[in-house]
Amino acid sequence: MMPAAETKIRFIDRLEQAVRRRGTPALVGIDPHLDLLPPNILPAEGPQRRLLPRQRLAVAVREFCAGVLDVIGSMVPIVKFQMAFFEQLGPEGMSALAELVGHARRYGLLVILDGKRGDIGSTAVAYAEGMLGPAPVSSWGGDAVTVSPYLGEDSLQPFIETAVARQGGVFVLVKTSNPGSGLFQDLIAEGMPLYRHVAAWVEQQAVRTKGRCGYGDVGGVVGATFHEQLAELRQVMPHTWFLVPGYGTQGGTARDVAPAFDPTGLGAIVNNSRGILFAYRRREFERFGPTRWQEAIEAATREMIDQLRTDTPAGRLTSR
Ligand SMILES: O=c1ccn([C@@H]2O[C@H](COP(=O)(O)O)[C@@H](O)[C@H]2O)c(=O)[nH]1
Repeated sequence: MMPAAETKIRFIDRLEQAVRRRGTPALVGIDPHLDLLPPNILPAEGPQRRLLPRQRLAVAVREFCAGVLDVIGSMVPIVKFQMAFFEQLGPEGMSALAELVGHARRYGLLVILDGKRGDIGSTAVAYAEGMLGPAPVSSWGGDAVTVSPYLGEDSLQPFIETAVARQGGVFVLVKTSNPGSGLFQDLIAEGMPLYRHVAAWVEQQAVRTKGRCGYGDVGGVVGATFHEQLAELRQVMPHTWFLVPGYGTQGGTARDVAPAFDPTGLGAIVNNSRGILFAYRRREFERFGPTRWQEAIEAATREMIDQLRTDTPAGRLTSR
């Protein structure tokens, strides 16, 4: 008997469906800052924590992140693991990351691996193999990755080819949220800021990898902290889904990110890492105290979902 044909749904269509299903574009960033972990997860204080054995730190990170996923697993469509926080813990950290990706999947969450890779093409192939889905070598099994465009087209194509072949996605840095992003990204070349050149290339790739929802598997990272550029880029990148970091701790608000969406409320996912994971440290949620950090996470996630619903076109996702 012939095996049943496997249904392959592109990353971007899976993302669009997940956002609709959960009714929100909120994305929780899994950034386990050692210094900010609650005291019942890691008792030592401040810099002393870094003197603890790596194994102990990795156990704490794993326990904390699993606890985060248990709270937000059914509230949002997607999470983003910041790989740096796991890589800093060496092999123990990487093994925690692998387990946590599996944990996220059990909640039906899509997973972005935020590693901001960028290297010559032959090395990019190895990065892409490792980060995106099943491979003959060890694989992290992410649904999408972040990449830097600085090395040019041949450094990006391996990610795009691997992603498309494996129903994955690629988010290219276009205009980043950090205060210093203008130093290179805003430089004028041929009459246009550099980020607009990157935007034009990313939009072409989005068109080339377009799914049924009208957006492409190739997306762009655009910071919430530069809302004028966000609005400008939405206009010139109509097929590009945006990953928008900089919400919350970096100062971006729901009003700032509103221009990232199309009129139906699609086209962007908005990341919040510290503002959610360490909500127990925020004045608004101090009533929970350090031990009830999971309740603080739930309240902060609910707050973000509500703010996006009220102040952005994402409110239309639930009124269908
Ligand atoms: O332009 C960029 C690109 C990536 N990031 C990443 O997003 C999170 C933001 O964390 P917060 O705690 O919500 O500030 C973090 O992983 C960054 O590496 C970004 O901030 N800006």
